[in-house]
Amino acid sequence: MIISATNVSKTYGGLQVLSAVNIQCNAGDICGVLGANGAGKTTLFKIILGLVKPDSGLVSLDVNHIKPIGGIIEKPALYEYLNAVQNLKIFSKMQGLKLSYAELCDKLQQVGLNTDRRDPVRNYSMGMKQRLGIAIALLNNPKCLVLDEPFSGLDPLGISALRKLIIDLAEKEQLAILISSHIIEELSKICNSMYVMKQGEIIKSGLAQDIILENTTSFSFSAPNIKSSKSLNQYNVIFKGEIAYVTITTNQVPKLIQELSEEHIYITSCIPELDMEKLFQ
Ligand SMILES: Nc1ncnc2c1ncn2[C@@H]1O[C@H](COP(=O)(O)OP(=O)(O)OP(=O)(O)O)[C@@H](O)[C@H]1O
Repeated sequence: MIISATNVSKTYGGLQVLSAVNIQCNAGDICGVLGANGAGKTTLFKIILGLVKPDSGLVSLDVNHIKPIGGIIEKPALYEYLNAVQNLKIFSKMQGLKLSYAELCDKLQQVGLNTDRRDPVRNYSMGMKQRLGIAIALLNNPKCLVLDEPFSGLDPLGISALRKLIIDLAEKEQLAILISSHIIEELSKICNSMYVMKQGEIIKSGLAQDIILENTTSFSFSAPNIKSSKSLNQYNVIFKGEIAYVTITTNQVPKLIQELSEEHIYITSCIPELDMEKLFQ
């Protein structure tokens, strides 16, 4: 296990922000930490990055590397009046690195940023700033990456581009990546494993897919003639155009699909609808 936090607890002025939190993330894994505002995600990530000291518990980064971990907390801290290469240069100097211009451009390329752009980063979109933040976090090639709410403020295209970059970093560079979010859809599309946090405690953990399926109490089924179904009458169902929202558990799905197909209703998509109340129970 590369990143391992064991029994980490933290209080701020009498407020218990983290209670005996255990989290692990391996090389090549993307682990999501899901929690509502104030659940303690940022505090946990600050502790893992060594920016805040826990009251008790242990964080270990099992990697023999000059810079084991890099990360972004809340949003990337950039010198807004400097351009991207100048930002990378300053941050690399702070880390005692002497990177050539070509090496700095390589870092920009790695995160999909244009190497020719020379205007200040204050002109950059939020997505470009996130990418530059990741390039800075990747200086000195860490083995672990911690990204706190990396998708916040991005449009759907920006989210999908950043998602691809993060997946590439895990798969090609074999980084252990921890990501926080309060939006499950963001995490479910990218994470192998997931931790659900509530009021400073991990209340659920496991494979992302299992957590989603275990906390799904309805599915949406699409088919052109779905409204004509008789078998759907036995369920609690709401129709919207060619979609039927059916209250059903995951293990009832194959039977329903079979029944629909016997009625010559052929499903074109079947999407789990998460029950957020159940997830955070
Ligand atoms: N430096 C601090 N001093 C006092 N309280 C703090 C401090 N940092 C965080 N807290 C409190 O700890 C709790 C958890 O905050 P944290 O930022 O870790 O949550 P979060 O899950 O990241 O929330 P969000 O999704 O809103 O960013 C909150 O009640 C917050 O007010």
